[in-house]
Order: sequence, then structure tokens, then C-alpha cells
Amino acid sequence: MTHGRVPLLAKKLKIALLQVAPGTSVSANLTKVEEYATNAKNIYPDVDLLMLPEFFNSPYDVAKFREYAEPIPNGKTTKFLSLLARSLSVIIVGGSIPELDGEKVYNTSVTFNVKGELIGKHRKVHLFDLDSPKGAFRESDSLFPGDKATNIALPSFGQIGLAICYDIKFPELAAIAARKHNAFAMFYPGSFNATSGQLLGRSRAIDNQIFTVLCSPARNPDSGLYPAYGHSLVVDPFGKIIAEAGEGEQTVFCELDPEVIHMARESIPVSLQRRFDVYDDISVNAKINED
Ligand SMILES: NC(=O)CCC(=O)C(=O)O
Repeated sequence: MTHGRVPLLAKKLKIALLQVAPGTSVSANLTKVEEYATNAKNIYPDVDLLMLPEFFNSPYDVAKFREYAEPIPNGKTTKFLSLLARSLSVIIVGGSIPELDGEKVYNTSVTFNVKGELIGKHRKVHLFDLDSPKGAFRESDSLFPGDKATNIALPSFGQIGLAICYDIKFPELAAIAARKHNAFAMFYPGSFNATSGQLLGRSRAIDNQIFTVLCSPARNPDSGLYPAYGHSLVVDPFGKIIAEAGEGEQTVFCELDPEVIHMARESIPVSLQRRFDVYDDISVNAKINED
């Protein structure tokens, strides 16, 4: 039942999150992604969209980003993802990779349609800098930040917002996607830690009454100061976790159902009760990625 409203999501979107653990060889990492993607399509032939984690093609190591960085769209990993999307006839939200643009390195996510055409690109806006008693891990030592919010039109489905990992701690990007573009979901390739991923995914879903989709690398306790936690997850617009991985390498399947958005919004009309006479609507003047 849509109660006469324009649906944000035109039909159910069937997704698979590929929670792989990248090693130091780009070729081996891409081979593994191809195996997981092909398996996902075999297990679930109707799958519409595959998603990958942050830095799925290389180590999450601030000292190595430049060594592994590739141009977009002419680098090896971007071409690989384009071909994979076309050969499996799926949308691919391509996690993130270190991108080389001139002298600068970015943490960048690329999305492809079923024909293998690039339909979205996001550069991580908020770089993750950690100072802990065990040491420092500062993305800003070797990466440049992006400077725009990203919205992507998924043909036949609707609009999504896309941001990368630590970007989730800044609720503005999800609010911009939901309010300015009527996005039905935020997609966050990430490498979340044990305490924050679930809480943040649920918070952004509830704030905006949208789905949130977080795809993490599998846990690798030997991967340095900042090992990923795994636990890729999907949260519905009520804030309920509807799919979650464990720590290891695996694929998580899930369906995003437009009806759940309508139910959430009709039960509590958050979007109609905002008080822009009391505070500003930050989505109005947002800088949006047109790439
Ligand atoms: N890769 C990241 O941006 C990590 C962010 C994170 O774990 C957090 O707590 O935020």
C-alpha cells in the first residue's frame, strides 16, 4: 500500500554484500571478488546489486595508499569492475579504492550499471584520523578529502546516497541524500570498528527513515593498528537490522522492500515535522557531485 505517495524505491531491490578480506596482491584481490560475485549470482540469479567493502583491492594502510593508487576510470580495478558488472548484468557499488588523480590520492568509490557504465563516483569527504594509546592512524597523512556529497540514480529503482565509512559519523550526508534527492537508501562501503558500525547504521536509518547498507572487509586481526570488524549489515527505515554478517569472509543477501519505507513514514511522519523555522535545512545549499 503506497497511500498515493510517489514511491522512493520503484520495486524491491535485491542486494548482496561481498564481505571479502583483501590481501597485498591487487590481482589476487580482484580474482577473489570475481569468485564471490559469480557465486552470489549463481546462488541468487535475480540479484540486482552487488556491493564491495572499503579498500577491497588493497591493504587498509596509510603508508601504502599511494603505492596502490590507480586512476579512475582508466585503472585496472575500475576496468575490472565495469566488465564484471556487464558480464553478470548487475549494478556494482564498488566499495572503495585508492584513486590517483595527478599528484593527489583519494579514497574513492565507483558505481556501475548493468551495462558496465560508470554511474557514480564518491571521494571520501571526512578522512578518518585516529590517535590511540597504541599509536596513530591518520588517513589525512596520505589522502586528500573529497569536497561533495554524492547521489546516484539507480536505473529502474530510484536514488541512493553514497558515502564512505567515517562519512557516516556526519549525519549531514545522509540528510542531504534523503531530503534533496528523495534517496531510499544510503550505501556506506566501510571498515568499521567493533563499537560504531551497527549504532551508526541504525542511527542514519532512523534519522531519515531510509535503508542503510554497510559493507565491510572481513576481520583480519593481523592487519595492523586498525583491523576491520566485518559485520556488514543492512538496516531498515525503522532502524531494525534485517541482515548482518559475522566476522569472516562471506556474502550477505537481502531485499530492500519499498513497502517498509512507506510503513515507517506513515507511522511516524518525521519528514513532515521538521522545524526549519527553528533550525536550517542543511540540504538546501549542499555541494553535490555531478561526476
Ligand atoms: N575506515 C574508517 O573510516 C573507519 C571509521 C570508523 O571505524 C568509525 O568509528 O567511524
